[in-house]
This record gives sequence, structure tokens and C-alpha cells, in this order.
Amino acid sequence: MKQNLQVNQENTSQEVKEYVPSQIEMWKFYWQFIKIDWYILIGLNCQWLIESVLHTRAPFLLLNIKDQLLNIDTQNYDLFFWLIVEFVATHIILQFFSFIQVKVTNRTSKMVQQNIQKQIVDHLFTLDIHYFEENKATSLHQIILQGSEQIGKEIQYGRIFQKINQFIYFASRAYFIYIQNVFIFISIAVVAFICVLLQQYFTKEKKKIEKINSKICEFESFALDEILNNMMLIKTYCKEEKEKKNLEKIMQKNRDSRQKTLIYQQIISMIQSCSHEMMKIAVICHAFYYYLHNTTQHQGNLNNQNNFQQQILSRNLGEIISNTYCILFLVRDFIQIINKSTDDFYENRKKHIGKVMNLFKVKSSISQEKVYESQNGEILEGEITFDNVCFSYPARENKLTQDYKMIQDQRVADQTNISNLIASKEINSNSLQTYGVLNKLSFKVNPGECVGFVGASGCGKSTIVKLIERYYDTSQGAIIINGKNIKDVSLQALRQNIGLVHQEPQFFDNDIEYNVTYSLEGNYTQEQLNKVLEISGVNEFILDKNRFPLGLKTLIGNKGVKLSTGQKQRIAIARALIIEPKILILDEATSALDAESECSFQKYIEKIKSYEKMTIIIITHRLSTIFNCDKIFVLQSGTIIEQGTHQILLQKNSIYANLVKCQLKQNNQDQNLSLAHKDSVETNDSLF
Ligand SMILES: Nc1ncnc2c1ncn2[C@@H]1O[C@H](COP(=O)(O)OP(=O)(O)OP(=O)(O)O)[C@@H](O)[C@H]1O
Repeated sequence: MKQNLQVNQENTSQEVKEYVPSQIEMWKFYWQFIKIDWYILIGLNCQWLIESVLHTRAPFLLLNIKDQLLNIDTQNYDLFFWLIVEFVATHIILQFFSFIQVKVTNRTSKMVQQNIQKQIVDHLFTLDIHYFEENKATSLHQIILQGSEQIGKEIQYGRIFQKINQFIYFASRAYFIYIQNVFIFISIAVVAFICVLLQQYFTKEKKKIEKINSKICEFESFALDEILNNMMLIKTYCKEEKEKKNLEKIMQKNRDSRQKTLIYQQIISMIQSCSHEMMKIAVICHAFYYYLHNTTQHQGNLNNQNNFQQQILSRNLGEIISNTYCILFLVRDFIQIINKSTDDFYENRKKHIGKVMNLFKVKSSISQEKVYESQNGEILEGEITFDNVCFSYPARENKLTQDYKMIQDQRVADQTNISNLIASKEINSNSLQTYGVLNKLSFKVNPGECVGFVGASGCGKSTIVKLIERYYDTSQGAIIINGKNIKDVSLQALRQNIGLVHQEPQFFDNDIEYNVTYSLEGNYTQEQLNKVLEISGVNEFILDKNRFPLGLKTLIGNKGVKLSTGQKQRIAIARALIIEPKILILDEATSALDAESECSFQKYIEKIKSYEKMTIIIITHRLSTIFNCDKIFVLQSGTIIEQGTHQILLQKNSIYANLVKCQLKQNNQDQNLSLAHKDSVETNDSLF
């Protein structure tokens, strides 16, 4: 059982790593996206078949025309005329096909891309919430857009046929040269092979450096980000010079690495141009050999030597031109095909596809059938029991931060070769430590009770909420709601019965009404809405016609930027209440409310407690919010160390009582401060 859970945790905590799949892996993966559209497939097949035949025939046709031209006086003109017509028609058809191809390719590419995007998004929706906690929205965004685009490009029909066509095109040219002069073909193949080998070697070396380079670039931007984000801290501790020096060192390494890449790039392009030149020379040498050979062979047999030599010369010159043309094409294609599998563009494409492949490897810890299983609409009573619950977060691996830390460590040790560091720094994920956040935590909340959780920062209060919502599963022990282990309740039923307000709630870039009634999808009455607006205190600000002339229809902007933190929290509270939950969880939900609003909120809690049987869990640092709770749990290092009502806990005169004293002292200090401030302002005023 424990092992199973561990496996699940490993699966669900997988980060979106950089992974370059092999071509075979990619093709296996593509298979699940390939949707065969028979009409397009048959149409394209026919088109490419004809196109391939035409491509194969075109050079022979040109040769025939040339032969006819050389013997124009003896040959019939009709044949010559029809050859010209065939030649022109062939090229018109090929142009037309290339036009069609662009259209079909674009269309299929779009279709395939949309289909893939949908499948990626569908898969994302099946993942557990904590996957989104652990992965940045921007990187997921990138995977959806760029990943689908790259897969789309690879498996669109156009591309598949392009590849087949390229092969046929290549084979037809190779055959053409072979029957013209086999030695040309062999020598070109040898030259091309050597050049390509050299090129590949240097490309690999260049890539190694580029890899290091891109890492250093990342470090550089990361270091820069760190400095910009912590400028206040740096200035507070006067560490400007230290940070400047650190940044300069990273920048210098970046410059050195770039320089090396540049040298390799120059060598590669030199080989490229050299290979072309060498091939041209090989072609010309062979052509001259061929010419001289033919001339001596025919010299003794012909009477009209001058005339024949002219013919041979023109014939051979024609062949030289057409052969050179074909060979250059062949070699260019050959080099391009080999290069394509190694160049950066293809490597990047593979990386994008690798990210999507990785994403599909991540599976939810909860079976998808269980999410929306038949208990849909089931009403849970608000009884919650934690029975010896242990929990630790799956180890999180923030690779960039670790790499950056290692760079800093290395800097301290003053080891200069950054490449060695990167190569030697294979992070062993097994070595990452996990630690217990909740340790044998047990408590019981009865239906309709209002309980408060208090404790020092980091003691595990919010973690309890995450477990109740089943963002994570417990490592040991059980959480029982309604007499059932929450692992046996469908996720939908569980979450439909819980109204949760986070400290930093999320919002859609829409109006207030949309955000408040989001969960009800339009199925609510005005009365319902008014009730929650009143209770949560949203009415207090939206009825202010000067600031909110559109009232509920006021747009709140991206992530609710147009609202204050307090206003956002009130909207979030209204949103949680409108589903009439059996359990209401307020995780630091009133931290941004002013004292007055908080007071009215407490009155509201009293109100719902009296007529709706709702279990309320309040997690807070403001102890005044939980004075009236039926039960207060004091947490320390993931276990409950005290519990009881406010009065009982005060009488105990232990940890809770100390917390209350500390907070009262703090409040008094704040009050004195504000009074002192008020006095000083008044004194200053009187001075004037
Ligand atoms: N997603 C996470 N991955 C790894 N560790 C986490 C994660 N979330 C929280 N933690 C760690 O778990 C511990 C408990 O966190 P939790 O948020 O439950 O504390 P808390 O009592 O609610 O604190 P606060 O009062 O400051 O909100 C902390 O030490 C925190 O660093």
C-alpha cells in the first residue's frame, strides 16, 4: 500500500523536464494522434504518385529534347514538337501540384494541430491540482501551443507525403546520374560522405558548447532576475558590489562560451562551402574525362571529323551542364536530409515534442472514473475525522535554482571551468529529502461545528485543507468524511460539498457576478446571489455607484487587478457561499479584511451557524476571528498539541494562552503607535 502511494506520488510529481526523444519514440507517440481522413489521403496519394512520376521523367525528357536538337535535320519535327509540349505540360502540372500541396498542407496541419491541442488540454484536465501547483502556468501554456504545433507539423499528411516524395525525387536523380556515368555517382557519394561526416562531427562539438552556453544564458537571466527581484534586500544589506561582481563573472563565462560556438560555426560553414566546391570539381573532372575518352574513341572511324567533333562536343557540354545540375541537386538533397536530423531546428522541435511526451507520462493519482463517479450530487454531512494522518510533500525539484546555487557554490570555491561543473552535476533525485509536514494528526469535527486552527507559520494548517480537498493523498492514516474514507468518495461529490476560500484567491478576467456565480454556471436566483453578496460584504463596495458604476457587471481585470485584496477576498467568500456547502473552509480568508468587515463577517458566521448546518473550518493568524469557535485546535509541527474552546484554552494558560497574550500585546502596541501618530499629527497641526 505504502509502495503504491509512493509510486503515485512519483508519477504525479513529475516535472516537465527537457527530454529529447528518439525518432522511433516520437513515431510511436504520434500514432495516438494520427487520425486518418481517407478522402484527403487518397487524393494526396494520387497527387504524389503523379508528381513523383513527373519528377522522375523530367530530366530524361530534357535529354531527349537535347538529342532531338542536335539531330534536328534528320529527325521529324512532330516528335520534337510533342516533346516540347510534354515538357511544358509537365512543368505546368508540377507548379499546379505545388500550389495544391501548400493549400492541403496548411489545412491538414491546422486540423491536426487543433486535434492535438484538444488532446493535450483534455489530458491536463485529468491531472491533480498539485501538478499545477508544481508547474508554472507559462511552461504549460508553452507546451500546449508549441508542442501541438510541432507534433502537428510532423504528422500532417502533407509532411508525410513530402518525405516520401523527397525520397522518390532523390532516388530518381540518383538513378539518372547512375545511368549517365557511374563513376561520377560514386565519387560524388564518397566526397559527400566524407564532408557530411566532418560536418556532423563539428556540429556535435558545436552543440555540446551550445548546450553549456544555453545553460549559462539561463543562469545569467536567472541571476539577473534574482537581483531585480531582491533589489530591496541587496540594498538593505549593501551588497550591490558583491552582486555586481557575481553577475559580471557569469556574463564573462557566457561571452567565452559564445566565442567558442562561433568558431565551430565558422568551421562548419567552411566545410559546407568546401564540399560544394569539391563536388563541382569532381563533376567537371569526370565530364572532361568522359569528353576526352569519347573523342579519341571516335577519331579513327569518322570521315567528317570536324562535324562529328562538334556534335560530340555539344553533346558532352549538354551532358556536363545537365549532370552538374542534377548532381548538385542530389548532393544538396543528400546533405540537407542528413543535416535536418541534426540541426538546431530539429533538435528544438524534438525538445518541444519531448515536453508533450513527458506531460502524457504524468498520470493522476485518482482514477478518472472515480472523479465523476455515480455518487454525483451526493450530499455529504459535515463530519470530518482525521485518523493518524501522516503526510509529506512529494520532493520538489527546482532544477534551475539548484543549478544556480551550484554555480554560486562553485564561484566561492573559485573553480573556473563551468563546463565541468555542469557535466558533473547530475542531480540525483533520490537524494532529495522528503520531510513530514503532518505527523499522526488526529482530530474530529462534528457536523455544524465551527472550528479554528491556529499555530505558527509552516506548522501545516493549509496542508490540512489541501488534504481535505484531496489535492494530495495522505501518506498514512485516513481522512473520513460522512463515515467514508475520502478516497472512496468521488472527487466531484467531495469538492461540490466544500466551499473553500484561499488566502490568495484566483479570478477570471470577467465581471464580479461571473466570478461570484462561477460554480453555478448560470443556475442561480437573484435572491441567492443577493444573500451571499450581503453576507460576504461584497454589497458594501459594489453599491458605491461612484467607484463601481456598473455594480456587479464591473470587470475586475486579469487576476482581479482592479480590486483591492480585501475586495478580492470578499468576492471569494461570496463565491464559496453561493454553492451552499456543507463544509466551509476559510484559509486565512479574512486576513485582508478591515476590522469592521471582519466583525460583520463573524456575525455572519454566527448567522449561518444558527440556521444552516454547515461545518466551518477557520484557519487564521488573527485569533480574534476564532474566539467564538466551538473548538480550537492548536497545531505544532503537524500535530495537535492543544484543543478546546477559547475559554478552556485560556484557563490552561499554555501555548494558546501565550499566543493570545502575544497578539493582544501586539495589538496594544499598534494601537499606542497609531495614537502616538495621531497625537504627533495633532501637535504638528497646532504648531501651524
Ligand atoms: N507544495 C508544497 N511542496 C512542498 N512543501 C510545501 C508545499 N506547500 C507547503 N509546503 C511546506 O509544508 C509546510 C507546511 O505548510 P503549510 O502551508 O501547511 O503551513 P501553514 O501552517 O499553513 O503556514 P502559514 O500559516 O504560513 O500559511 C511548510 O514547511 C511548507 O514549506
